[in-house]
Amino acid sequence: TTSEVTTSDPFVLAQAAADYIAQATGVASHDIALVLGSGWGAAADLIGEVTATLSANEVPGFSSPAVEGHVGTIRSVLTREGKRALVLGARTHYYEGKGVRAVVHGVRTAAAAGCRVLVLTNGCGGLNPAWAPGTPVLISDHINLTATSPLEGPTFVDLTDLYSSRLRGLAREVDPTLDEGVYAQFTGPHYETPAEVQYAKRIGADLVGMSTALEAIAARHAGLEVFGISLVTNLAAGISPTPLSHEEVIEAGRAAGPRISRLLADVIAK
Ligand SMILES: Nc1nc2[nH]c(I)nc2c(=O)[nH]1
Repeated sequence: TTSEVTTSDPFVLAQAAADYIAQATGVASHDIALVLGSGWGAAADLIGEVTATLSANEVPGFSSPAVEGHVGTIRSVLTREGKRALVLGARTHYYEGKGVRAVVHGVRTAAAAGCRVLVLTNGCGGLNPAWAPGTPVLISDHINLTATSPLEGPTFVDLTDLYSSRLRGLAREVDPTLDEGVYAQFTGPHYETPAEVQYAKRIGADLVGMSTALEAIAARHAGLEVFGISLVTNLAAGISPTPLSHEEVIEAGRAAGPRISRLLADVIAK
């Protein structure tokens, strides 16, 4: 069944989505939400038992992108420790032109569904040549280069420690070799020019991508504790002499899958 909800209030729409998810999954309240970016798709099966799979387009406010695989689904997972995880495999990117409310609808839905923690993952470009494709990097902070915000009106939200140092500490207990970096969100969908990558480097970025920052801002506003982790799938433009190849990006993500999904499962088990 699809459930049509017409409202102009994004929080009313998020509550409608959360109510639908509770009813459709039989799970009244979830504890932790995960947004799985490119390369992270296998994580859901490693963090526990998938007890329900919904098609995103049956849930109010979600649209299922045209990409194959688990993208376009919303899954409820019972973790090894009995936690209820909500796996949002239906990320909307800002470059899709559906507006910033659509980009953060999943985050607001997760909060309305009872979650207290949000795990944001992504695939991105790396500015540090030591991070070969397939390297996971903890996000310590972000630089929002989208020139927009998911918040509207006089919602002056503090973003200090937005990427929880507590959760980063837990991740480093799991894997002490994990590096961390500052993530810059560009609008995309084009990749950066070499000059833009050098600009990002100069202003303090270590990672460049097209997601995450806007979702994290909405998550803080919704009272969620945020854990962000990137998978470096390519060296950002100009960092290495050879140009970007989409095949390289896809292959690096696929190859790193098992290791990073295990890492995520172990962090969540903490
Ligand atoms: N902006 C930006 N986004 C990305 N996503 C992936 I995967 N690689 C990149 C990249 O090099 N730049």
